[in-house]
Amino acid sequence: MIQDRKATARAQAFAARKQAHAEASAIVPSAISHLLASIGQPEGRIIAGYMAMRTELSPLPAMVALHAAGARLCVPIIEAKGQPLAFQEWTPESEMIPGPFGASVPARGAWLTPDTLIVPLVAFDARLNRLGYGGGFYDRTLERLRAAAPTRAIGFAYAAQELPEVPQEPTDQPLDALITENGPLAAGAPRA
Ligand SMILES: Nc1nc2c(c(=O)[nH]1)N(C=O)[C@@H](CNc1ccc(C(=O)N[C@@H](CCC(=O)O)C(=O)O)cc1)CN2
Ligand SMILES: Nc1ncnc2c1ncn2[C@@H]1O[C@H](COP(=O)(O)OP(=O)(O)OP(=O)(O)O)[C@@H](O)[C@H]1O
Repeated sequence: MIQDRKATARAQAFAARKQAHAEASAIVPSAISHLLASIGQPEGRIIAGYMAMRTELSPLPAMVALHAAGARLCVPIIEAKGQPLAFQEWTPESEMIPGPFGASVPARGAWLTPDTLIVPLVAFDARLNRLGYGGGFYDRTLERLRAAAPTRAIGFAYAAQELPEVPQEPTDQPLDALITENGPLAAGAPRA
C-alpha cells in the first residue's frame, strides 16, 4: 500500500542524503546562494526556515542573511500530532532549547504566519512532490496556509535526494520550487 511504498522511498532517500551530508562542505555554499536567489527580495517578508536535524541540508546561513536583509524569520514548532505546525519567531540571537522531535526551538518568540517557507524533506522528485518523515506536518501546514493566503513553499535538499517518483496520496501538498546545490529544479517543467 501507499504507506509501504513511502517507507521504501524514505529509506532509499535517507541513505543518499547521508552520503551527500558527509561531503557537504563543498555543496553548502552554492545551495545557499541558489536558495537566496530563489527567495528574492527579503524586505517585509515572513520566512520560515528550519533548524536542521539528522542529515538535513541546513538553511541557517541563508536565514542569517535574510534576517540581516530585513525579513522576519521563524521556525516550525510541533503543537500536536495530526495538527499543522506553528511558527515561532527566530533571530540569530535567539536562545534555542531542545524541541520534542530532535530539532531545537526558540525559548521564546512571537507566533508568526509565514508567506514563504523553506521546507525540509527526505526525498523529492522532478514533479516537485516531497516526502518528509511521515508526520504529515508540512502537508497539513501548507494546506492551511494556502487556503488563507498565497504561500510559497521552497524545498531545500541535496541533489542526491531526488527519486524518480515519490509515491503520492491526495493529502500531499506539492512544492512551488526545489533548490539544490545545482540550482532550482527544472524550472518550467510540466507538472501534470
Ligand atoms: N529540521 C526540521 N524541523 C522540523 C521538521 C523537519 O522535518 N525538519 N518537521 C517536519 O515535519 C517537524 C518535525 N517533524 C518530525 C516528525 C517525525 C519525526 C520522527 O522522528 N518520526 C519517527 C517516526 C514517528 C512515528 O511514526 O511513530 C521516525 O522517523 O523514526 C521527527 C520529526 C518540525 N520541525
Ligand atoms: N491535510 C491532511 N489531513 C489529513 N491527513 C493528512 C493531511 N496531510 C497529510 N495527512 C496524513 O498524514 C500522514 C503522513 O503523511 P506523509 O507520509 O505524506 O508525511 P510526510 O510528508 O512524509 O511528512 P511531513 O510533512 O511531516 O514532513 C498520511 O497518512 C497522510 O494521509
